[in-house]
Amino acid sequence: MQTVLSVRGLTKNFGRLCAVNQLNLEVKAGQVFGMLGPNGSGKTTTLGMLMGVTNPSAGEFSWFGEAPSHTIRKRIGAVLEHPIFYPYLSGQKNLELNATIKQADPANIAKVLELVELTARKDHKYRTYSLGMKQRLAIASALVNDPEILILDEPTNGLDPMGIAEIRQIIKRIAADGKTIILASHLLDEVQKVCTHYAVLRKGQLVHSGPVDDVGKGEELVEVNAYHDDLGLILQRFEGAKSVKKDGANYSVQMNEGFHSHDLNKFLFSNGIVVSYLATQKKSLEKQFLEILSENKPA
Ligand SMILES: Nc1ncnc2c1ncn2[C@@H]1O[C@H](COP(=O)(O)OP(=O)(O)OP(=O)(O)O)[C@@H](O)[C@H]1O
Repeated sequence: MQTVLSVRGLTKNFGRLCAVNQLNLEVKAGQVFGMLGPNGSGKTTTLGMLMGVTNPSAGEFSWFGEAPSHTIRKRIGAVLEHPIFYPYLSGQKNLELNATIKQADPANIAKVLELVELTARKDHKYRTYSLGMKQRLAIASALVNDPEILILDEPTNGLDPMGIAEIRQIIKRIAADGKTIILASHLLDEVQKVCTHYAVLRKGQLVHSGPVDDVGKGEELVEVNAYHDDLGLILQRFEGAKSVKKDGANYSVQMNEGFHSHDLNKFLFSNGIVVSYLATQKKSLEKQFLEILSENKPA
């Protein structure tokens, strides 16, 4: 897969504060790459440098194997902060202005309005739009010149659950269209739902990066219950159990590597127990994220 972004030793100091510290990253074509990190960990500063808005103090990065340039940046659409639209103009007119500035094909306007589900409201004035609609128009504007990459900084900030779900669907649609997406977010559940890869920043340093699919791999937590008084005792004898805990009405079995829920089910059945409940709990990205951050506490 083609590398679209390669970052080497990228650093940004604001006076004595090191906001981004020796960052290395690779993003490949077609990935939806989530940048995670607590407040102030350097996500926005990193995206600002990648878009040429903030000057790096040290390090370098390349887009499509080339040094950043005005021409290369035309292949990247970004929604970094609240974009400026004219409140008294319609969504359509605002996009027409944007398309002219970016020398985009005007035929793209209808397509991007459709993509962000604003076609029905395109002739309404921007100032009448809800926050979710404003954010969707910003995404449409970033896509109007059909860039190969889309960068989004906290795209669901301030939105209600419905607005968040809408943006999630739009991001999935844009990714399905073959674009590479890089997004910074606080919402771990969101990242787990839409991203293929993620990186975790802490105090400007990269502390983890990998595929979202790997989250929770290698260890299974199985919740089980049965109408049997000795279930807890029998579970203790299961060779695949690392630990067994009573968790509310159910038992929580932390499995040894290589053992799965069906092994547990078979074991219980061979001991005359028919389960009434059996569920594998995959570790959430949130849990993984908190573990990564606690493992990387500064000395
Ligand atoms: N222009 C600036 N001048 C001085 N310090 C800055 C500037 N911009 C950012 N910082 C500092 O750099 C650090 C990283 O900030 P940044 O906004 O990149 O983090 P973030 O991960 O995007 O945070 P959030 O999740 O809160 O948006 C913070 O300590 C911030 O206060």
